Amino acid sequence: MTDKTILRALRGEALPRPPVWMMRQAGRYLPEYRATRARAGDFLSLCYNPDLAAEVTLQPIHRYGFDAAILFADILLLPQALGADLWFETGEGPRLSTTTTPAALRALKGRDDIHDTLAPIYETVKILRRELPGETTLIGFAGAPWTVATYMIAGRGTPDQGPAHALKAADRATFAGLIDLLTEATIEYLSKQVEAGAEVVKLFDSWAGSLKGQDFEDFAVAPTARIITALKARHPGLPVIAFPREAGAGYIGFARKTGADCVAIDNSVSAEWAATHVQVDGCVQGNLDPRHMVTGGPALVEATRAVIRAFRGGPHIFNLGHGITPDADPENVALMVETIRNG
Ligand SMILES: Cc1c2[nH]c(c1CCC(=O)O)Cc1[nH]c(c(CCC(=O)O)c1C)Cc1[nH]c(c(CCC(=O)O)c1C)Cc1[nH]c(c(C)c1CCC(=O)O)C2
Repeated sequence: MTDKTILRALRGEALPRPPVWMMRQAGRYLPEYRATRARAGDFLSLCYNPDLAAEVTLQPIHRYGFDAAILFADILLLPQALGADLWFETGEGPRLSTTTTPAALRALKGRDDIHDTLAPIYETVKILRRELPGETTLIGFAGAPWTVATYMIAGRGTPDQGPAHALKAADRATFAGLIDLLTEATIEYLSKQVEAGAEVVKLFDSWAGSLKGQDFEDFAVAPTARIITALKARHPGLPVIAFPREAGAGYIGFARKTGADCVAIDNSVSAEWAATHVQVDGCVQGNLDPRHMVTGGPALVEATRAVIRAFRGGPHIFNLGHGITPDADPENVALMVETIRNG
């Protein structure tokens, strides 16, 4: 049995103080990240450069001593490995070639043909397992099929995932075929990350909240359950964190329905509500409002303590409700960590 605090929480232990890491902890709010990214040239070159990707993954660990490191990569590398074009428009976000027709779906590669493109990511994982402090847990990740599909269908981020909902209504077979391919490719991708040394994997379903009713069951719950079942069959005991962001009432029972060991909670629901309705089934992760990393002060300390208090009765990994933003102040992160560790 291992003593790493994150793994203990994932096994269902309530710890005297919660272990902590942050979504997007390696990112633009850190001057050392901006310097390494400039050396790499651009964001995608950084993702595909194992030495530099490992370097930025380690930066927040060295600065704050977080209990977990998350592999530095992106959820949109998988569509790229499947053959979609991917680029980032400065100041705007990702752009992809679109997959909205049966012909475009057929033109994508198969689930087993992704590893040439993704080999540098597995190399980053290997370097990290060598270089991380012994007490730090390494988290691998992928996007959940629905969220990745929303970008592949629209060719970019969208406020309401309109193009993906439209394809789901207009051409169910193509839509479902894309979800299936992504489900199968994600199993292969995460399996390789685990073989390379990832100790936990996390599925980011950032747009799960826009799936309602039966759609939520079919396209958020079912693909997640399929991925988790397949991964645990191949890697017995592998802990999985699921993040169906803004699922609201959909958070209730999500761990039971999918087999996830931990459900990450966004900050649109209160920690008290999540403790009552979600933590009853096991570990939860979250859910401090990321704005506190910008605004700081006594309100940050109070809100941090309130999250800890709400989740104190059960297994909890402290995190933000979503990624830290580029305008955050690194000093506020230090204050949050100190508050968690010293009360
Ligand atoms: C939707 C999504 C993406 N990527 C991701 C999600 C799901 C989580 C979420 O909801 O935020 C997940 C992600 N993206 C990144 C990581 C690395 C690990 C981490 O530190 O959390 C992870 C886990 C690095 C990144 N991914 C991106 C950056 C910023 C790139 C830069 O340095 O310019 C980082 C550090 C770029 C990215 N990547 C994506 C978008 C929409 C953008 C542009 C928006 C932005 O710039 O923040 C797609």
